[in-house]
Amino acid sequence: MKMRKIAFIGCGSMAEAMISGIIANNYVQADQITIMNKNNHERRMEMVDKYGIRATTDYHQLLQDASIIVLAVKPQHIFEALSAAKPFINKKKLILSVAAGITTHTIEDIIGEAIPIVRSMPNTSAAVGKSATAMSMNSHTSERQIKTAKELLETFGNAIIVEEAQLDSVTGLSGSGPAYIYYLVEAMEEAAAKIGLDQTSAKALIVQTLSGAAEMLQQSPKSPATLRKEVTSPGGTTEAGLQVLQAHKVNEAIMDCIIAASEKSKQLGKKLTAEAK
Ligand SMILES: NC(=O)c1ccc[n+]([C@@H]2O[C@H](COP(=O)([O-])OP(=O)(O)OC[C@H]3O[C@@H](n4cnc5c(N)ncnc54)[C@H](OP(=O)(O)O)[C@@H]3O)[C@@H](O)[C@H]2O)c1
Ligand code: PRO
Repeated sequence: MKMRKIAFIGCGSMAEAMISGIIANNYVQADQITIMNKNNHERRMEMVDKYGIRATTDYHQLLQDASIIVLAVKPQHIFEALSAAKPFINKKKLILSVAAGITTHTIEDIIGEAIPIVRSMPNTSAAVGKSATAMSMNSHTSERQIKTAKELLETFGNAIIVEEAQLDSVTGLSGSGPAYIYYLVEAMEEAAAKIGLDQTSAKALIVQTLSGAAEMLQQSPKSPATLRKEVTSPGGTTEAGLQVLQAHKVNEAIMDCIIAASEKSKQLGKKLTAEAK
């Protein structure tokens, strides 16, 4: 177990997913984590009760002993939060941002100092230790700090290192990715009800189908297209279903969806860069 202290600026859904993974893996003791948010006292208390972590509303108290500062506020609140935190940030502390679209350069500009920053994009499956996370870092981050950040991110899933320029694409693909899957499941559940399956049976069948397909994709050397063809008997049921997906151009819709999300990530970054100037 590490002795370092971790401060969370922002304690919403992404922070909670990360904290639950960090604690479940004994990366640090719960009382080595301190959270802060803006207004929501009840939320802070809920997190303290649930995880045994600490909470504060005071930046000095939050940051004085922290060696890792996790930035987990929405992109539009980054400027406000960092401006308030700035007097307590120095180059010995590692900033680990999860904010969509916000570049390490923008964070450095707001702080006004050359400080180590890791920018990452996890997803909410961190809550069950299954986040698909990508990370990159600025040039002030040491090898030891990169290792620390990767270790921390790996307490709640997989973490890979990418070029920072790729992080907007990662955001559109895997950061937002769980939502696309849940959207699909919502539609599958609605369809199941329409064709006469009860909710409990339908949910069990859908979840196992998803988890089995994910396992096949992981374990089998075959491509997704080959695996799809193996399910699709000529003239059979799958073919009938897939024809409808093709007629609705679902493939194009999914591609457009991921491109739109990654473009939005770029725009969020540009908007804040303009505001920070
Ligand atoms: N959710 C995801 O799937 C996901 C995945 C990857 C990355 N992210 C990134 O994670 C970040 C947080 O997203 P989220 O979904 O966790 O948002 P969220 O649930 O809305 O949480 C945001 C948190 O930030 C706090 N906050 C707002 N302004 C603040 C300030 N000035 N100082 C301190 N705390 C402040 C809020 O506190 P109050 O409630 O008191 O206002 C709240 O605790 C975003 O940048 C997002 O891009 C999210
Ligand atoms: N959730 C955040 C958003 O929707 C970032 C990736 C997933 O902006």
